[in-house]
Amino acid sequence: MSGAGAAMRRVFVDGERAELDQPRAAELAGLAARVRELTEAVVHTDVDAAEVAAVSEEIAALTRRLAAARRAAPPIAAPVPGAPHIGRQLANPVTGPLNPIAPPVEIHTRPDRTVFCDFTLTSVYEGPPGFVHGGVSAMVLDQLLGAAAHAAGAPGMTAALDLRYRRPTPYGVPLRGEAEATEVVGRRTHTAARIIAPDGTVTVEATAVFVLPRGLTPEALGNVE
Ligand SMILES: CCCCCCCC/C=C\CCCCCCCC(=O)SCCNC(=O)CCNC(=O)[C@H](O)C(C)(C)COP(=O)(O)OP(=O)(O)OC[C@H]1O[C@@H](n2cnc3c(N)ncnc32)[C@H](O)[C@@H]1OP(=O)(O)O
Repeated sequence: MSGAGAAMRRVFVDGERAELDQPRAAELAGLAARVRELTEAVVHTDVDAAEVAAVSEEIAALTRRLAAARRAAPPIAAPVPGAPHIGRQLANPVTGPLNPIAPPVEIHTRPDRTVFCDFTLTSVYEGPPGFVHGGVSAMVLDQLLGAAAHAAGAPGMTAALDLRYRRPTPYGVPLRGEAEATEVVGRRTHTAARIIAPDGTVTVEATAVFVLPRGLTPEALGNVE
């Protein structure tokens, strides 16, 4: 089994990671939300030098307080019987409510096993002035495509990701992401996705191939049939 396959098995099957119950996850999600506000405030602040120095010191003190009890690795959510593991990565950089760098994006699965998300990216994800950074769009799409593979019962790691940036993606407005699996061949799942702006314009199209690491089964990653 590849290193990644073995690691996934240790986390999702053998219970190597700390597992948080819902109230604890909600507490930490609240903390992460405050840090997202802080990031926005840092990016946009125009307070004077003395205030920047004073706030920097206070933040350093807050960091030391949080680090007083530190886990070796990000925790995951406790398993919910019958539910897939995909939502258990609470610190995922796209969907993780505990991770301040995650927007976070909430991905939903439809009964037909396609997936979608409605999300708004703030100006902290700016690439070209006024628009979303292409790498951020790629990151969101990678996760959404992976969720589509997972929803189709054929999860895996990203082996290939192909992007076509058709139009600039605006930030600060509601965006829609959609994805679906198009073909499953052995351990390989082909997927397609897109980001759609409020006026219906498709701004980014993506296709990806996901490959299930050797030695893992979809069931080990918590797929439910
Ligand atoms: C973050 C993961 C979370 C997991 C959570 C688990 C629960 C939820 C589950 C799922 C949710 C997913 C949501 C996450 C979304 C984000 C995912 C990422 O960010 S993943 C990180 C970036 N990707 C890597 O780091 C891969 C690095 N690459 C590898 O480890 C290997 O190359 C790997 C596993 C992809 C393939 O290695 P081999 O040794 O198994 O490959 P061989 O046996 O040669 O090929 C198997 C089949 O795949 C095809 N294949 C391999 N590479 C391909 C490629 N680049 N393009 C097309 N086909 C490829 C081959 O042609 C072959 O197909 P034929 O069986 O012959 O039909």
